[in-house]
Amino acid sequence: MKETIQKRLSDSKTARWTALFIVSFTMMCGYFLTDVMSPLENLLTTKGQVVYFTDDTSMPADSLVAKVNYFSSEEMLSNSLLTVEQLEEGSKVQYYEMQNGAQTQTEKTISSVARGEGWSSTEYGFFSGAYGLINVFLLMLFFGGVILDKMGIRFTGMMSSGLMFMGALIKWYALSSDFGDAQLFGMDMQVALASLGFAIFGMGAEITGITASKVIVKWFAGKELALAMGLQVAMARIGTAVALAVSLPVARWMGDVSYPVLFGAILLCVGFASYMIYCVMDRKEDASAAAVRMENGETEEEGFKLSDLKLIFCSKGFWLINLLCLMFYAGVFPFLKFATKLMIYKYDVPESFAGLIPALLPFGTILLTPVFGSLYDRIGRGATLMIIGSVMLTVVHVLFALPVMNYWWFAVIVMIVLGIAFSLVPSAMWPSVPKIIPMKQLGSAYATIFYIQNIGLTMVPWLIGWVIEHFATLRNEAGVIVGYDYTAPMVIFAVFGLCAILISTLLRVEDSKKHYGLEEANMKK
Ligand SMILES: NCCCC[C@H](N)C(=O)NCC(=O)O
Repeated sequence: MKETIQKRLSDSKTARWTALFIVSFTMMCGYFLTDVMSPLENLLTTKGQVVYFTDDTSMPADSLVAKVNYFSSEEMLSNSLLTVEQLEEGSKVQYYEMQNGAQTQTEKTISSVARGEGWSSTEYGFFSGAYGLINVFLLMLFFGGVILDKMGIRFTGMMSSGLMFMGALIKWYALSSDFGDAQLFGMDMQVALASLGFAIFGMGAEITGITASKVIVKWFAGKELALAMGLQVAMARIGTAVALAVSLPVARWMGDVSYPVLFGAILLCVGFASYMIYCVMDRKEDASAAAVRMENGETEEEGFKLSDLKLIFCSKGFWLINLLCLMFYAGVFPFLKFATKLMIYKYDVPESFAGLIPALLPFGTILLTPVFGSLYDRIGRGATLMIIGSVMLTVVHVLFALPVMNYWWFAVIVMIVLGIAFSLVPSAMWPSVPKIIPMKQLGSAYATIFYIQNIGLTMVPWLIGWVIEHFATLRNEAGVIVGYDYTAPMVIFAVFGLCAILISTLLRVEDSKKHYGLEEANMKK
């Protein structure tokens, strides 16, 4: 038997883990920018200045000034201590309030003041969903997959990470500018431009996502594939977690919502540069693979043909993965966009800490996704893991929908359970795709899955933003918003979970018929 002396670069552990780290870093920068606006929903949907106090409460500047001026004009407060000009860090504020028919005096110290943008919930929902706009309506994700299979990993990755950077810059420009009453596409200019930037960014982020998946399969097939995919997702979640945790403090500190986005754009520039380094490794891997093939007298695998797409589209297992991905992710990523405000209004968490509870979700997944990935590599049970994760997702949303247990610690526990669900399904679902679809159509396969998923990532925030504005917003007789009732939006999220349970069960049945090997270990002994 002929012995192979030549080795592929990917046979070196150091090389393949380095390649994984670089590509995952670029992805992580993208995930940071994706969720950097989520904790700012309350600020974006408040008009004018928002005043934050040292006791972690906040108030729109208008209502604060009204409180002070009202009582001072009634001469109940002889010398009002606040004027509009004094809304600055360190200022002391005193005002009287009527509580249960009694007058109470309140004294607070301002910790920071930030500019709210006065968007409506519907506008915020539209902006959040704009991420998938170009992907879905211009079919760019689908074409992105074809570009990936035709043009290769290096070209596509450079193009997509460049698009992410460009989109982030447009978004930053929109948020840092004051367009007055100007309109674009029949919308407020700032909302429209920020959404356009987010849509361009989203196109880049999703194409980078499919490219990263193909990179991992290229370097890790037959090795630690699920662990590698789990680690890539874990690094991406670091980006999400940091975005959720630091975005509001940065915006408050700098006094403007655009600064966290600027920080994200700088990160993306570094991500773009690191992908260039990966391209050098990718070239070497291709050269070593060609040398191995030559030594073994093998010919290069036939390239991708458009007609190959038929094979993908005729697979029932593939469609089930698509639908599962749509439903499961519709219950998670869009939920994160609204979760910070949910914490403020349902669980009475001070705004300064409210982003930290949703941030627990990606933080939990950082550890658990590689753990479950490695479990799948070694013992299999992929389809079962997906069913368990879907059941947990549904239970979580039902618990959030219940009008009882409105305590912050309860929200923390439920969020941790969601974190476990959000580790189980991705760690089993993404490495299952190469068991159903061959390598040369993998770019198109991941692109199709991401495409269908993006329909949910786009439309669900639109739907939820609209539902919040029309069915969840509580107003007083004067029409002023006094709170939110999150039952209706959370029931919608629970329905996505129910669909995910049904689909993952069907996938398991299909696997037992077609023997995809979803319940088998990935690592070859
Ligand atoms: N908030 C980022 C959305 C990324 C969606 C992407 N298509 C995806 O599904 N990535 C895998 C994951 O589990 O994050």
